[in-house]
Amino acid sequence: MKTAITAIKVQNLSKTYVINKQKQKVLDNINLEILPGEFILLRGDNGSGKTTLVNLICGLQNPDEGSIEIFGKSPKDPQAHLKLGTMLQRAKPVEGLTVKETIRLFQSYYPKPFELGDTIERSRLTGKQNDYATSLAGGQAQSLYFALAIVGNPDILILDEPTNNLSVEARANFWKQVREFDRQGKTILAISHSEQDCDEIADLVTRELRLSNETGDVDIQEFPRYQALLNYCTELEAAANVKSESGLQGNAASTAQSDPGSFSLKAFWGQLYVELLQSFRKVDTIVVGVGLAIFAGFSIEQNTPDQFQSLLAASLAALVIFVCVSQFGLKIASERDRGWLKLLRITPLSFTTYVAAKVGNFLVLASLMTGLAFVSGWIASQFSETSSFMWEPWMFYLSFILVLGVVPFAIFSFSLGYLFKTESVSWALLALLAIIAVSFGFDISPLLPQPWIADVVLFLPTYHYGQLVAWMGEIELEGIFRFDGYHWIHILWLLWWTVVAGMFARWVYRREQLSG
Ligand SMILES: Nc1ncnc2c1ncn2[C@@H]1O[C@H](COP(=O)(O)OP(=O)(O)OP(=O)(O)O)[C@@H](O)[C@H]1O
Repeated sequence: MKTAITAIKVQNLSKTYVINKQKQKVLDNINLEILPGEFILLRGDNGSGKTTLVNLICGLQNPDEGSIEIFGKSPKDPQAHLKLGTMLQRAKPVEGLTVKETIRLFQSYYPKPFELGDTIERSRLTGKQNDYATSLAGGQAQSLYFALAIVGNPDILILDEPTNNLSVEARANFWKQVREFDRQGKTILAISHSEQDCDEIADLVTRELRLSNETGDVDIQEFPRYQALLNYCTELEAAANVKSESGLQGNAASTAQSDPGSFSLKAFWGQLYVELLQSFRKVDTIVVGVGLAIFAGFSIEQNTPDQFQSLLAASLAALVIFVCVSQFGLKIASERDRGWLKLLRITPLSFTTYVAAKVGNFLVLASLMTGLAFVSGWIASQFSETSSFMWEPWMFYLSFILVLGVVPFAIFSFSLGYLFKTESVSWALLALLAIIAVSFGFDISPLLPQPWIADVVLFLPTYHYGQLVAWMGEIELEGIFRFDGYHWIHILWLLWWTVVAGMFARWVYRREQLSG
């Protein structure tokens, strides 16, 4: 007996890896139809391909052959992500956020999430909600991952070795919560090596899948609950057919959900809020960014107004690029290393919303730094008899250029974080510091084997950004750096860079999805 109603449909699925320079078929022609409300226990020896199957179902990897559908949608379709809640094996929580803030962030990704209190209670994190997520003990961290998996009220719960690190009591509690989900008719796919777990959930399991290490094949064992569920689904399907034939089918438009693949304002605010929280909780950002901005402002006392204007504009431009890029690139690289980005990709958070929130964070930081520099310049002038600081229009224009001109760097550093590991991004940032210095007039031609290499700088966005700053800030650094008069070329060049950086970031983001 077969039914067309399926939660997860896997057809002729194969996946091959190159392991030790040899091709190895981890999954070979797997066929499987999981009914809504099923409880599947996925077992197999280490390396038999269980996590690979989960990654494929979540759309984190692409199959070599075959297809997967989540309620009729491809796992890459954002609509499918609304249905999935997943606990991954190797994902660590993000730094600088408490348990409550982390759960709130995930709430913002979904249209109808569970209440915060409800989620905390279900995942047994009461009393821990104000602790930093990274400070949780192993078992509590597992509870947080469980909270993140369920907060979107998903129809399908995927649990990859969820009871690792849990005490006997915590393990029993965990399965109690899962039991509650099972009662609500959710589809559950759980991986476990533990005999204790298998005993605990024996009465829930509808089918046990055992992946073979040698053949990449799957052995399926059915339990009585499966037959009952299959009968129920078949009856449901027959009733639905009668309904549609008699024209009683509901209006499809009324049940259609908004497309989570597009920009979501709710997710944008949620993401922007935590980005800002994380930035302000990073001591190095506060010390370097705020400290240097204030220092630049206070330099008015030692300079004439013209010198002050030039120095302030040049130092702020370099500072804004460096602090923002380091914040961005290093943060993404670290989130990627922790497996956090993988967890995000299973949610309905779209690329556009994610990047927009990151750029928003960037703009707020840059605005604060420029604002602080001017305010501290004004404060310094109040205590000085010689200084003649006055609020003038160039300050507004300069701030505008400083803040908006930095957007292509924000998007570019997003890609850096995706391409390199944390240590490599640090090296890339040092290189960036050198490029900024050269773009702002530091003469390196005596060090170069060919003098024309110095001209490459004319093609770099840092040079054009510097020129726009020189234009607005009226920079006149004697024989070093001054505006060349071609403001349109610099504006167009930066716009072009923004488009290129955006396309590059999108490619890097997608490439990461494919490599899993
Ligand atoms: N991205 C990858 N590139 C190359 N080989 C991989 C990759 N991911 C997994 N493998 C290999 O594929 C095989 C299956 O891995 P997978 O993690 O799916 O197994 P598993 O059944 O979940 O194992 P465990 O029980 O230890 O978690 C292993 O030999 C693993 O080393």
